[in-house]
Amino acid sequence: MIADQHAVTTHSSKLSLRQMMIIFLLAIVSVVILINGWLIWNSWQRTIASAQNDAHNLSQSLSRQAEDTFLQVDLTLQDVSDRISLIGLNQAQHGYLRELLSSRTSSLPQLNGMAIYDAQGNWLVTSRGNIPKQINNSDREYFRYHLTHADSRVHIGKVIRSRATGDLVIPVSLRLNNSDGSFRGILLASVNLSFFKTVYGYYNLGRHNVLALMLSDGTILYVRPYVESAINRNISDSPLFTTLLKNASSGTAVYKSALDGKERVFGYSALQRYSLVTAAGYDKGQLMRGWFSTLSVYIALCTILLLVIFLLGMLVLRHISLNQKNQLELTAVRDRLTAMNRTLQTLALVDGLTGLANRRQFDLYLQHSVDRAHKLQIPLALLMIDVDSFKAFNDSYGHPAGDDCLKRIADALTHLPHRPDNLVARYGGEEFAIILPGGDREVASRLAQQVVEAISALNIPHQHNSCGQQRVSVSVGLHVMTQENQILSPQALIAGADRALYVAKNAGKNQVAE
Ligand SMILES: Nc1nc2c(ncn2[C@@H]2O[C@H](COP(=O)(O)OP(=O)(O)OP(=O)(O)O)[C@@H](O)[C@H]2O)c(=O)[nH]1
Repeated sequence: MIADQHAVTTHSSKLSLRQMMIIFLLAIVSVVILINGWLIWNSWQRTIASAQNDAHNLSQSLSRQAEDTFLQVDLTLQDVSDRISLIGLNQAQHGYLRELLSSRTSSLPQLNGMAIYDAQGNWLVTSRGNIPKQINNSDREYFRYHLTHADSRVHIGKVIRSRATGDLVIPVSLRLNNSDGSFRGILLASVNLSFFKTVYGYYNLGRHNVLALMLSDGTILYVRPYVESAINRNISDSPLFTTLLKNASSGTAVYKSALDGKERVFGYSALQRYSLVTAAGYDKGQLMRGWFSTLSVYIALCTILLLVIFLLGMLVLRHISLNQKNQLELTAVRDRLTAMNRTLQTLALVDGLTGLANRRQFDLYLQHSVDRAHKLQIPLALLMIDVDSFKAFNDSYGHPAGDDCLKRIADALTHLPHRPDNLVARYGGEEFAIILPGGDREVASRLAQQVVEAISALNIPHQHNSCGQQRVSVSVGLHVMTQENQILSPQALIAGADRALYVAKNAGKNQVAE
């Protein structure tokens, strides 16, 4: 029972060790995943932040470049306008003005050409000299603008196709006034779109990244990569115009591009002098691919680390399981050995046929009882009991019947009214003995008599019993060790009882003798 409890306790404590190991493993794996997840997430945030910074710088660089480009054109237009104010627009001045426009056009690489139109939109002078007949520009957006706006600032319009050269150009125009302030006409400088193509081409950009120059109303003037259908497209519904520019003239943000729906990291910047906006956008997908390719070795190493931890954990768990199994087997073996040992001890002290104490136990107990009787100065009695004519019983009824008879006699002896410390033993063969510690003559005689009567009362038929009755009987030899007749050894006590038994046999059996 105690061994079982021990086994259960050992088993449960091993189970908890296994559970602890699993929890420890899970904790390590979780911590590794969390730390690396955080590092990876952090690295991605830094990639985005760096892209935002780059995009912002790029948009500001584009903004400065655009500002320089249009400022040069602006100053040129202002200069020519001042001269026109001085010399007028008479036919006589056309030659001079043509030369002037021509020289200014050739000194600015961004210019496609310059032209002066009268108040009806008719061409007066162009930098190219020859004026195509019956061409009128009053239908142009910039013409209508200046007609209705009296301010003297340059106006940058949407991209148009030049009627003189057929090129795509950005019109930069200035209103010319008469001395009374009324509308006199327009001075126009057309900026080549191809100029921006060249300048924006200098930047080293990935395939899906964009650069754009736009009017502040959301009209695209130029975009890289160049797509003709995107020119003059209005993207005022993009977050850039609906929110961002309303809050700050420059900055960064991540949003879906209005052009192709791709999510990009944008930097944007509004020009200070002109109603223009520049933007640079890095494709988020491309950024992620680049980021991931630099991180893939790290991720692979982390995965290997996790696998190693997992495998080591499995190995330790297996080891623990094996240990548990071995421990349980050892406990089971120990329990079996303990049980076997107990059986062996029992077998060594108990008679196999009758279940009574055997000769070995009889000897040990007799020695112990003799010692105790000496020590406590108490009497000790011994009964030697022998079945009468048992050879004849075996011969008549067979050996198995003899065994059965011995068992019944043993049972009857056990069930006599004994003191608790009496010992009934099978002394050998058909001979039994009863040790009575503290038993005096009177007690021993009474028990001996009860033995004879009890066996007789079993009424086991025995036709050839030489005692005269035809049932099984026993003879009893009794010897008592008292204060008066000190017997010094177990052997002496046995010899005394044996002698008495001999007397009982000789006196006709089925009786008690002392
Ligand atoms: N069936 C059986 N017989 C046993 C056992 N042990 C001893 N015997 C027999 O007991 C008999 C004892 O015979 P004897 O010693 O000649 O004595 P007895 O025939 O009883 O004669 P008395 O003792 O003079 O009455 C022998 O035949 C033994 O074989 C046993 O365990 N079983």
